[in-house]
Amino acid sequence: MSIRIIVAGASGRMGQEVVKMIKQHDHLKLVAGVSRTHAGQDVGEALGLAPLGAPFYATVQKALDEQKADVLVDFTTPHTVKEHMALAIRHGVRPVVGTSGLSEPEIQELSELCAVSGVGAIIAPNFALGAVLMMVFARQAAKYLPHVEIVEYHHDQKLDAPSGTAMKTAEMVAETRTEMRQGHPDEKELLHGARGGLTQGFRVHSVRLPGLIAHQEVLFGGDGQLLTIRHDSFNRESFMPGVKLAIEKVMEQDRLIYGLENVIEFA
Ligand SMILES: NC(=O)C1=CN([C@@H]2O[C@H](COP(=O)(O)OP(=O)(O)OC[C@H]3O[C@@H](n4cnc5c(N)ncnc54)[C@H](OP(=O)(O)O)[C@@H]3O)[C@@H](O)[C@H]2O)C=CC1
Ligand SMILES: O=C(O)C1=N[C@H](C(=O)O)C[C@H](O)C1
Repeated sequence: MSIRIIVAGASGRMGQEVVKMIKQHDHLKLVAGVSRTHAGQDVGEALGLAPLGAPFYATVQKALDEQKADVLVDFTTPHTVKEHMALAIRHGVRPVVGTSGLSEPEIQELSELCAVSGVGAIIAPNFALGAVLMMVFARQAAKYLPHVEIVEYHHDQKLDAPSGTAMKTAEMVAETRTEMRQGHPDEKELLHGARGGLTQGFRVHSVRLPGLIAHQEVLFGGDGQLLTIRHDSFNRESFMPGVKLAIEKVMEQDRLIYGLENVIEFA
């Protein structure tokens, strides 16, 4: 039996890669895409591929009403993702979400909705397996090197700052880092924003430039030493093994999982 999938944001940078990835695997089946600009067209034809026999709908609601699906993959916008997830859960369709920008209270609310409905969901701030390892290694390092700052670099079309990956990394670092005040107590910011954003007691810096895709450094400073944990995504195919894994794993879940590190076996 193949896993029936609706892709919201299938016309976007990530959504198009997801469609191509699904096409390559016999156990995955695209049943619909969601796009406001391509509604009514075949997903494959609209994306310049061979016809796929899966229509584009203008809204997630319409796609869920018209097609039987097991999984909703969402790569849309920070403004729409929460509503898309809630709609899917209420339809008994499991969300696999890469869209960034969900707040902690929103994730908590969605988690409760999953628990009440017994529907599994996966939110992964980053599907690149190397980025997941970067976050896990940063959590380990913070126990020993609590002076930390995060610098993330993305393409200049990104809507949110800091990135979902940076926020998740900060949360994971805070799990092992002893709470402490960093830097000079009398430090003065002469240019607003020069020291980045403060979260979990340390700083996050966001760079946006054309040419970049998705990159992050977690810097740990100590007396006479610096540990840098860096990950680079040089293309969007780098996220696809993680998206495929999440689609497979969400079929076994009956609750919301936040972070791919929670479904990967680390020996
Ligand atoms: N977790 C991860 O590993 C990764 C996460 N991301 C995240 O995924 C998200 C998408 O990124 P990316 O693909 O680059 O973005 P794009 O802008 O390329 O694609 C977003 C798509 O969402 C659709 N969309 C926009 N507004 C709406 C709306 N109101 N309702 C429904 N659909 C809408 C658009 O399609 P249309 O206009 O046709 O409706 C568009 O094609 C971002 O939040 C990004 O941070 C990105 C890379 C990796
Ligand atoms: O917008 C992007 O491109 C990315 N967004 C995600 C994030 O906010 O962390 C994941 C990856 O960094 C690419």
